[in-house]
Amino acid sequence: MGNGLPRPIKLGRISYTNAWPVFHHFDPAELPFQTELHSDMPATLNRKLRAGEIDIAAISSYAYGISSASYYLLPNLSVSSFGRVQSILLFLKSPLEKVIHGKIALTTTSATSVNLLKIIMEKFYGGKPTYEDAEPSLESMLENADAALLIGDHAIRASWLKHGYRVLDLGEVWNLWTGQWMTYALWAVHRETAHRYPEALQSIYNGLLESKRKSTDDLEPIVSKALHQIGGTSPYWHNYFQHLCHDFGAEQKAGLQLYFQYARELGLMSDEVQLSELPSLRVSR
Ligand SMILES: C=C(O[C@@H]1C=C(C(=O)O)C=C[C@H]1O)C(=O)O
Repeated sequence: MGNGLPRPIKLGRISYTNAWPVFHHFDPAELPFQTELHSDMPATLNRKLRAGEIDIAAISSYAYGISSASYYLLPNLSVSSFGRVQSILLFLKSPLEKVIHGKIALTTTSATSVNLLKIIMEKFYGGKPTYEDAEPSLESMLENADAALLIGDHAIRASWLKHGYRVLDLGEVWNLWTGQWMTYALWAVHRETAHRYPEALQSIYNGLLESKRKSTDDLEPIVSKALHQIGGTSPYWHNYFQHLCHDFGAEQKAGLQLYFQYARELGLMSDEVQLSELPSLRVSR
């Protein structure tokens, strides 16, 4: 095995475009330690990290929050927005007044956004809808629900359809009600892996930060990949990536702690969350 590791480090990559800036220029083959990439939807990565099937991953910030004692965060990495995010969307078939007491279909790919939606519906709008998990397909979700929540590229593709539904952007609603940032995803590593393989983690971390830096300096490579793989227009993707933030500083942490507080108040999670960053890491930004 490469450079003395008894086994490869397994790294989970969110397959949605929102995480591309941190992964696009990251090539495991260039690392001195053997690293396997596992691409999946956020909810699957949440489960695999929880089960120890992978060591480190970009996961839903909600999934981090309910298991934070087992994980460390990789500093200054997240998927966040201040206001509109454009890929966490509630499509309304019925008027909002009916939706807040009606039935909402929830994509099975998410954890942060389904709980963000509950905060918005129950805490901000004073509603009490029922929720039903569903595969992420707009038309089938709306066959027997008043509204449908989609995230990531499923939401982006659906937003391009001539569907005629009113659409709420949950990043925008959160920001209007709280004035805060919202953080949807974080990079987490099992504490045990971090203690056992510090050098390997340092090199993975450096690679992820380097990818983020390259993407921030020049959006063109990820914009043209998105055009090829998903469609849309170059201005659309420039605008999309420019509105996402992949840092995790004091402002993003404050927004996320407020989200965790509201989630606790609604009984969606039980414990306070310590945002514990990997202690041994040398952070070069
Ligand atoms: C911005 C997004 O952030 C995401 C939302 C997640 C969630 O709701 O659990 C998890 C990871 C991110 O992919 C998005 O999906 O559009």
